[in-house]
Amino acid sequence: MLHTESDVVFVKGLKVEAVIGVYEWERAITQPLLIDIALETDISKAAASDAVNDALNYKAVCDDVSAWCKEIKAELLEHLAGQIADGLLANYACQKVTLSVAKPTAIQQADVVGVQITRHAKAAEKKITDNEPVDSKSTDA
Ligand SMILES: Nc1nc2c(c(=O)[nH]1)N=C([C@H](O)[C@@H](O)CO)CN2
Repeated sequence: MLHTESDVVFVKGLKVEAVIGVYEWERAITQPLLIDIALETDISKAAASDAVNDALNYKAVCDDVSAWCKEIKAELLEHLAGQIADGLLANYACQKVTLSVAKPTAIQQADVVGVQITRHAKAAEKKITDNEPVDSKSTDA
């Protein structure tokens, strides 16, 4: 079957306790992080087979992302989000990752603060480029 739609495997509200923050006092404690992840991937093989081995396994994603947050001990949410996106694109069969990393206890007057980023797999970018003429002048000849 021709796959033209974009499928998504997602995780919402993943809770991780990790060292995060720019201030000295923040380096000595852990704080809660709330993470949402959307992985654009083709789910048609898993949909047909009903086998978890054919699926982008969201349990593995949660385990990896939790471990990376604890290891990285980032100062900025921006750095942590970038590292998580790179790790997901390198380790999972997905074309695009959108994720948000939030600190629900950082600002007393706010419910939650954080960052959201979208990153594309290099191979997907290359494929798009490959379909374009390398030099528009040479195609006219
Ligand atoms: N854009 C950002 N601003 C701030 C961050 C951050 O990670 N990204 N971090 C802090 C402090 O660590 C803050 O959470 C302490 O309350 C401040 N601003």
